[in-house]
Parts: sequence; structure tokens; C-alpha cells
Amino acid sequence: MIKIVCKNKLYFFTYQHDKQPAEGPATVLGIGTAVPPTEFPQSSYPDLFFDICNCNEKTELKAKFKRICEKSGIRKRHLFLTEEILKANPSICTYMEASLNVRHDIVVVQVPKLAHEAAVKAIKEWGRPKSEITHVVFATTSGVNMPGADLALAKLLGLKPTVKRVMMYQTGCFGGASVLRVAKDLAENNKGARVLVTCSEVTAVTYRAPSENHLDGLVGSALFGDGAACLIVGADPIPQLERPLFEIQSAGETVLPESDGAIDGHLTEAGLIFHLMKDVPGLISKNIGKFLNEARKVANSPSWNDMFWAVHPGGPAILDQIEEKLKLTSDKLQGSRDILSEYGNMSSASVLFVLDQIRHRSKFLGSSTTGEGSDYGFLIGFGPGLTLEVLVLRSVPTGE
Ligand SMILES: CC(=O)CC(=O)SCCNC(=O)CCNC(=O)[C@H](O)C(C)(C)COP(=O)(O)OP(=O)(O)OC[C@H]1O[C@@H](n2cnc3c(N)ncnc32)[C@H](O)[C@@H]1OP(=O)(O)O
Repeated sequence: MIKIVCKNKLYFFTYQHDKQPAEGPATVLGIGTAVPPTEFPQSSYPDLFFDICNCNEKTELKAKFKRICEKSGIRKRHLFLTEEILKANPSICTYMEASLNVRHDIVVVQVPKLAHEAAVKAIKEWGRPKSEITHVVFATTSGVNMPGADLALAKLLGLKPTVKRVMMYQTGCFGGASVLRVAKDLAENNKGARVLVTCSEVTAVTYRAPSENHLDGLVGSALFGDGAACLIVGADPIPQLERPLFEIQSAGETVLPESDGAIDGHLTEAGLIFHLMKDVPGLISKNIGKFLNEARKVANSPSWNDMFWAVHPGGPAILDQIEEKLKLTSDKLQGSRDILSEYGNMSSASVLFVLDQIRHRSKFLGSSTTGEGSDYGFLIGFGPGLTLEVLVLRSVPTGE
């Protein structure tokens, strides 16, 4: 019983103390992903985008956008904003027009809805009743609301009202790693906890008509896509009933030096305005090695190429420069390139899609572990700050 004195009144309530810590590390027990049904091939996207935004007279800008799309490493993306929806909401397609209400009406519904689709798949793979979910950790940069997307998801799934929720808004792309860091702490400090980890992004809040005044916005328009990923995380898996896919060995975060303003976003009446400096790939590749060097010590410092790599596919130049800087063999970032190619940059959800892809690739390749044959690997998110968030993961044997 806890006794609180507040404004000279006495309030009593019972408080259930958290249980003992778990014995082992947090593990990933299921993964599910979802994207909106409408596909947008990258090759025809420039025509569609400039058409719908009534910008066809901007021929130079369109040619530049085509060049960016061609170099994006993306084959297709999935977007909720179809031609029909955009035509019905022209303020979204008009550069800097007040449109936050319209955008929010979309994302407040669609973000938890997409998350729900992914969560159902993750729970199915986990194989346990959803009543065993004790916590929800949810990240999105697609809108804000009260109560949040975490509660909307809990209600769609029919989770217990006592489920403990953490909602992380506006983390940007590094949210995909942050949710796992928080889930690890929850799972390891609360014996028996089963955490539903979710990232869901719908680009209706960042969609921006082309403008010569916002060239980094043009890069975003070529790269960003919609998607949701959910994981079930828990420690001490129940033998025969739960099958771990990865162990989460450690989690850390840092802000890169001299990176102020490299990636930032401002929520305005015209939606969320992103800024991307051209030097983002350079800043990441220049600084990443030092931090990863420290992180890999928990795994007795294997060589870079003896590890598996789930890197947020922010753009092809970032992947190319990390690969070059750390002298990674070309297969190491294949999972990231596959996800970039098939879905674009889905912000926080991307790196979780990459982890899913790595375990599928491992099966496809007949690898001995879920980490493409490696025992240890990194999951790397980055975003506004410029913040770098890194997890060291341990794979499990596949039985191959
Ligand atoms: C949301 C989050 O929190 C986290 C995130 O993921 S944020 C997104 C992070 N991603 C990035 O920053 C993108 C990284 N960049 C890339 O991957 C590549 O540079 C790219 C796909 C954009 C272009 O490919 P490339 O091989 O570098 O081609 P390059 O010829 O240099 O650039 C193509 C055009 O884009 C322009 N461009 C590239 N980056 C730009 C930027 N940040 N701002 C404005 N213009 C840019 C170039 O000036 C060039 O224009 P011209 O063709 O007119 O000369």
C-alpha cells in the first residue's frame, strides 16, 4: 500500500510491485510486418507525383527528381495516399498549404490500423495467447494524438486494460532501435514480461509537393514509404512453447559530433517538414566505426565481416558509405538493400523489416544461424540528432 499526501488530502491505492528480474537476456519471439496494399513502382512515380501536385511545368525539378528516383535503390514503395485519396484532399498536394488537420485525420486512424495488421502476424508466430502480453512499446513519427497510437493498437487487439504502455512520438528513424532498447529493459527487469514492440509509419504527414525551395524534401519524396513492424520480446523463453529468433545482448545510443541539424523535422500547419543535409551519409560513415567498436566488445569483438548487419536503409548512399568505410563484403548489407528496394525508407519500421529479412535470408541461404551464419550482429538505427542507436544481437541456430 502506498500513501500519498496531496493538497492536504490523503489518497490510498494499491500498487502491484513488479516481479523479480528475468534470468536470461531479452529475446525476439516473433516478428510481423504490414504495408498498405497499393504499390507505387519507382520508375513511374515522378510522372504520378508531379501530375497529382500540378507541377508538370517544373521540368528541371522533375528531371532532378527522376535522377534521385533512379539512384534511390528503390524498385517500389507502398503508400496509403493513393491518387484517389490525394485528389480528394488537394491541400496535401499543395506546397506549404495548411493541411495538418487533414493529414492527422488520416494517420491517427491508419498508423494503429497498419500496426494491428503487423501485430496479428507477430503474435501468430509467437504462438501464445495475446492475454500474455504485459507491455506495449510503440514508436511513430507519423502524427501525434491523445490517447496515443499505443492505446488504439491495444484496443484493436483486445489487450488487457492493465497492459503497461510506452508511447514514443517523433523519434524519427532511430525509433526502430529505441523500441527494442526499451523492450529489453522491460523484459529483463520484469520476470515473465512479454512486450509487444511496434513501429508504424504512414507518410501522409510528410508528403510534400515539389519545390525548388526544398530540395531535401524532394529527396524525402523519393525515399519514404509506409509500413509497420511488430515484434514480441521476452526473456527466459518457455521451452517447447516459445522459439527465440534473436537474443538482445546490449543496447546503446549516442549523438554524433558536429551533426546538429543534419536530420531534423518541424511539425507545422503544413505537416511535418523534414530537413536532410547532403552530408548525412558522410557523417554516419565517418563516426560509426568508433561506436560500433565499443559495442562489439560484448561479443568479444568479432571482425565486422564475421557479424550480421541490420542497418536502417535511410538511402543507398548511407549503405554504400558504411560498406566502404568498414570494408564490409557486399552480402553484409543485402538485407537492408532488399528492404530499401521493395519498400523504400519506412522510417522507424525499416530496420525491423531488415531484421525480419535477415532471418528469412538465413533460411533461404540454408545458413546455420538466424544471422546468416554469424553468431553476433548489429541492429543500427539513426535519425534526428543525429542520433545513432545500436543493439548487439545474438542469433540462434537454425538446425540447418
Ligand atoms: C527519417 C529519419 O529520422 C532518418 C532517415 O532515414 S532520414 C533519410 C536519410 N537519407 C538520406 O539522407 C539520403 C542519403 N542520400 C542518398 O541515399 C543519395 O544521395 C540519393 C539517393 C539521395 C541520391 O543518390 P546519389 O547516388 O548520391 O546521386 P547524386 O547524383 O549525388 O544525387 C542526385 C541528386 O540529388 C541531390 N541530392 C542528394 N542529396 C540531397 C539532399 N540531402 N538535399 C538536396 N539534394 C540532394 C543531388 O544534388 C543531385 O542533384 P543533381 O542530379 O541535380 O545534381
